[in-house]
Amino acid sequence: TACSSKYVLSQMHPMWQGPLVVPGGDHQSPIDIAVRKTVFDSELKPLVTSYDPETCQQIWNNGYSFLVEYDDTTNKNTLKGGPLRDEFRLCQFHFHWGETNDWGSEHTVDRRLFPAELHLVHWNSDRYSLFEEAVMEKNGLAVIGIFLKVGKRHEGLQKLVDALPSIRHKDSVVEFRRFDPGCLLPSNIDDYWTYHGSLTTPPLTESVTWIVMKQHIEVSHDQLAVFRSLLFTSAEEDVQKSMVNNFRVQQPLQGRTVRSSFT
Ligand SMILES: NS(=O)(=O)c1c(F)c(F)c(S(=O)(=O)CCO)c(N[C@H]2CCc3ccccc32)c1F
Ligand SMILES: [Zn+2]
Repeated sequence: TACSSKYVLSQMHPMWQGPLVVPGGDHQSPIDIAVRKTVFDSELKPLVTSYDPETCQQIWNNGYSFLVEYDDTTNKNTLKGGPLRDEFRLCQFHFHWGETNDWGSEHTVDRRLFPAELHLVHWNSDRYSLFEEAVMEKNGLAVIGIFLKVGKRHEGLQKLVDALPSIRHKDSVVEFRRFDPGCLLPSNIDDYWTYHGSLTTPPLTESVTWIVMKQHIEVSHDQLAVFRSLLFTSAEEDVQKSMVNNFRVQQPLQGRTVRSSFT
């Protein structure tokens, strides 16, 4: 699919903290969301998502995270509304997590870390014809961020957790069908924070409208433990490294304002 990011992976840093500050980049992600400094914007509309499970294609370990990729050659998985003027198309979703439940998210809320964070990556299909084009443009991407907390088992996530042992090593891919990403959204998607920032992995381009949900989703301790059974390394490498702590450190806000859709 257009959004399979093989070519991008070659730029990936094994340690993944990536460059701390991108040359000329002062609107980087992730950030800490200081709730008291957010500004309520009554113009922000509710988010409108429409996802088609039939367009789910594969799940793979790209040596940084595991991602579920969707066919984004047609307008079947759309995101609009919220802070967005255009219609965006889902290309993939992936997660970030820690080695323990004490940390793992990329964004923080009043410096509070969550054990993991889900990102649904969309590109502006009104203005561009390929993900690769949109990645380089200021209004090219929209990523929904959802915090994960450890609690009750997430029934919808289990189908994905059951597929992880088959992609333990870097560059392993398996077919993954009929997964509805909508089942991973929290019940309330009207309350969110939004700001302009960047990808948190190479190419770190400042092309992302971030939409971070206020409401988290819950997954069980055992489900999250399976994430940690993945490996950064490929089957051929003699030293296997657990895929954990695959998050970027918070970046300076640099005068940006984080808007909230709720008071
Ligand atoms: N936190 S994040 O939302 O910024 C983010 C990631 F954290 C992440 F890991 C990936 S990736 O595809 O697994 C690795 C590519 O760099 C992407 N993938 C994007 C970035 C570049 C690219 C190119 C083609 C398809 C998808 C992506 C990503 F947008
Ligand atoms: Zn991410």
